[in-house]
Amino acid sequence: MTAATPIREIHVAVAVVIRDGKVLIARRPDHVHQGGLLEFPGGKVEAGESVQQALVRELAEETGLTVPETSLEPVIGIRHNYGDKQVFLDVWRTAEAQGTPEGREGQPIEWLAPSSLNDDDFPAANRPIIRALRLPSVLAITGPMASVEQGVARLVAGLKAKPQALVLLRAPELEPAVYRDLAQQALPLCRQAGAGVLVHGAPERFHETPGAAGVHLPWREAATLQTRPIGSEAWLGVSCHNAEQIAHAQRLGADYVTLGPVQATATHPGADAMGWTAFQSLVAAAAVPVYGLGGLADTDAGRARRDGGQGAAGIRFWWPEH
Ligand SMILES: Nc1nc2c([nH]c(=O)n2[C@H]2C[C@H](O)[C@@H](COP(=O)(O)OP(=O)(O)OP(=O)(O)O)O2)c(=O)[nH]1
Repeated sequence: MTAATPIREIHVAVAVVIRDGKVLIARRPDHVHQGGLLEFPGGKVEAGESVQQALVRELAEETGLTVPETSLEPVIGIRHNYGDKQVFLDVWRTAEAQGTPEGREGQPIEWLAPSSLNDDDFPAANRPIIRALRLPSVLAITGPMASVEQGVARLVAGLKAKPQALVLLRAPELEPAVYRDLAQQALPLCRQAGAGVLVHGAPERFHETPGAAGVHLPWREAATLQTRPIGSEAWLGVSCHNAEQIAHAQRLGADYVTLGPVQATATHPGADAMGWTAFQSLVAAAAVPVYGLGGLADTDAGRARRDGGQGAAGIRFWWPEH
């Protein structure tokens, strides 16, 4: 018997075309790999072609859209083994496609809101892409608070000065019962300000906070779990610091991870910063949206995205200290 030949990885250029807040979706023909499922337009990168050239070509061939190469921004890269095929989905977004799209290969196409995309309608490898499109590029984390009252006041002032889409309500200094009180007060205030709330700590914090958008597990909590502790309708985030932890978070079915410290931080002065180069290579190996964390401002979200990440997470850029 001969040893099994390793399957060659196929480099696939995947285009997220955005217009008026909606994204262009096609249906794969029944007879092809992963046939009958929905997909983002795209196809294999040909020999001698850059991924950007492949995206421009595939969009023209499949939809008739014209896309300036310079408008393409990286979203996420995903390695996935389908068993019969190993793919690297190299996902890029553009909001500058010109023309009216048509299914040039006979495939139905339509514009859909990212919030309406269902995992089960797409090939399995697409799950992190859908997460990446729904998650914001900035994850705002709450900072120090001496009491619930002070925490709520800082939250309201912080959101007023800098509106946020998603707030991670982190207050490890509070006892669980006090934290529950904070979460119950924070939830309606954040909703009013247009922000979703992720509770922080053990999965029980999520179960006792109806209306929370999800839960963020510190690494020490995630390390004790073998399966996803909450349903798929809420966000599951995990704090990670290296490749092994990211792999574990992926096995748990995390929707995103934070990775850091990217830079030296005042809150964790003893921790060694990994720097952007290590951040980039850890992100390249991850199949989950990754926020950079540690010494970053919201203005670092662009840098993190260029390195393949989801964006930047942090405290100091928005949390009022006084
Ligand atoms: N285009 C696209 N392909 C995807 C997505 N998700 C996903 O797993 N894939 C997989 C399915 C296929 O194995 C591979 C893309 O190959 P393809 O068959 O569409 O590529 P192509 O257009 O160059 O095909 P062909 O000319 O060789 O027939 O990537 C997605 O969202 N869009």
